[in-house]
Amino acid sequence: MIVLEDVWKRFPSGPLVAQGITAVFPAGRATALLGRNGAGKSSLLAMIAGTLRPDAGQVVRHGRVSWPVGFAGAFHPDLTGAQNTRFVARVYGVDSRGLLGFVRDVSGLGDAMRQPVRRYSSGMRARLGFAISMGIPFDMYLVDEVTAVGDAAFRRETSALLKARLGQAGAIVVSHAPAQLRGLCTAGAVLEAGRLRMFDDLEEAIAVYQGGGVLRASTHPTPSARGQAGRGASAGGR
Ligand SMILES: Nc1ncnc2c1ncn2[C@@H]1O[C@H](COP(=O)(O)OP(=O)(O)OP(=O)(O)O)[C@@H](O)[C@H]1O
Repeated sequence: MIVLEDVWKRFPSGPLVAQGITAVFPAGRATALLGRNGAGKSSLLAMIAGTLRPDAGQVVRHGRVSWPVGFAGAFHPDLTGAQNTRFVARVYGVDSRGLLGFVRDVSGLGDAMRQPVRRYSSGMRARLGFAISMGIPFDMYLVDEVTAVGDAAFRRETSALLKARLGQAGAIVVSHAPAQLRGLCTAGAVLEAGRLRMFDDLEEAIAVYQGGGVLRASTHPTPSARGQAGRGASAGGR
């Protein structure tokens, strides 16, 4: 379970991405996190993961929470894919040989596992990050547009694996693709103008997200979206 308590965040000379967000993401439930480009979804995931500090308020994590899956910035560039995998295994206290075998199978990186990560393309790094995160039993997976990575075959495999994992754990999944969210999540949350509205029913969240005009490419909230954001109180756990 993840509890957000009056979380505030504004980037210097940037937008207000969290305006006193109070919410509960329950254990064992997969919640879709929806919002227009630049609403602050990735920033919220980073605060939940603990890699970005809120300006005020706090994030309480119960159980083991993943890093944002698909984010592979934390690997040591001079270590190989295999060495990075063993390192993560030690940090999380899982069997390194078992994790390495899993990552070899799932990542499709082959011989590149023996190359330093600095030589990887961003797609290869994301494959490594995805495979490692799926190989560690987290209680809550944070997923950020993971299927934007790799070719069609890899996307199919990652979707299947993710679905299997989410059957046993909770998750917060960021995606702009309602079809993908319907396949993975049951609940939803809509982030708009720094406020988060929680919905037990994913379809309700998708309807609000689409109805608020937030699917548009514009980075400015429409008057109707602004009105909704103003009315929508940041929700507590329901
Ligand atoms: N480190 C940073 N410093 C300054 N501004 C930042 C930083 N990180 C993000 N931002 C800004 O904060 C806003 C929210 O960014 P974020 O990536 O969290 O949005 P998002 O909802 O995930 O967007 P998208 O759907 O496009 O991925 C954007 O305007 C972005 O430019």
